[in-house]
Amino acid sequence: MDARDKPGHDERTKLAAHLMTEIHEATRPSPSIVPAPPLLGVRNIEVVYDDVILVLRGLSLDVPKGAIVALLGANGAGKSTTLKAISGLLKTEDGEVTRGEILFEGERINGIDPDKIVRRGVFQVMEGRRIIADMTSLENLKLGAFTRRDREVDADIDMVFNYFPRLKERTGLAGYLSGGEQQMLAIGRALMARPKMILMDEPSMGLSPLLVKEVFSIIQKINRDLGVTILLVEQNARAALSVASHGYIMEQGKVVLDGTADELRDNEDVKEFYLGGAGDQRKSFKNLKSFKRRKRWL
Ligand SMILES: Nc1ncnc2c1ncn2[C@@H]1O[C@H](COP(=O)(O)OP(=O)(O)OP(=O)(O)O)[C@@H](O)[C@H]1O
Repeated sequence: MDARDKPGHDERTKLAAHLMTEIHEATRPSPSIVPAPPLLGVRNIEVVYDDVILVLRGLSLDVPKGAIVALLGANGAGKSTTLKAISGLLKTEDGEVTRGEILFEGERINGIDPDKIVRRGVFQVMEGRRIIADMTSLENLKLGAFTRRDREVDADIDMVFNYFPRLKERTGLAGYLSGGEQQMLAIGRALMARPKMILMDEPSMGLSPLLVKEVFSIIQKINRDLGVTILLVEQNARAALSVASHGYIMEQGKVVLDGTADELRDNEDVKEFYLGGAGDQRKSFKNLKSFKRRKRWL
């Protein structure tokens, strides 16, 4: 008798076909678990100043669309250099990305002129509130819209004054604004470019704790209301991790640790080094006892 004539053959064949379909379905990548490409992807970049000074040594990071991501690290770790590599402003300081690539919306942007990067939607708010001191707030804001040709600039000025009402009241020259107001103006000017992403360099610098709180809550509001993605460089890890969803810790031109903001806040090394405790004794994140211990097992 042919095996196909045996009773139950059809059922077994159907079962096998059914199982194959299930295996196929189970192994096919489901759209919900395929990670979306990040808005910004920095891939293993090296940065050199003046052809000789190697500052970034293989730095990689991702910033998902709509997120606030913190980039933390001690003085000189290379945080500002990372932002300038992304915004293209490195060129103005004789710096160059000599290896790796920077992808924005999946397209390579390293090597492109800074004004073209602004047009693609990336705007850097420089450290130290680089506003134009002998112009008014309004004139500074209009300057932020230099790439735009639409008729909604006035409406956006109103929007910025809504976020920062005190800027509207201060009609004199921007150089006379307080430190906090100048920081607000610098952020407002970035908004005038209608950016998809803002690179913020130390918005807390030189501000009182109360003002830091105010500025960071506005940063969070801007991110939520306008969906602007933010890469936030900070020495004030506590303030940055209070608004970010994810953070990277840099040392000597590289990322040494990354995780969700909660993970970083709970991490003993981060607590010791960045969230108080280490005081002036802190020298290197890599020298912390638990980091070294863990490293041996990696
Ligand atoms: N234009 C430049 N030319 C040469 N070296 C530079 C230049 N800018 C920065 N560097 C060097 O690159 C290193 C990283 O500096 P960077 O400003 O990126 O660090 P940072 O982490 O932002 O520090 P900080 O918080 O102090 O600003 C430092 O050693 C600095 O001296």
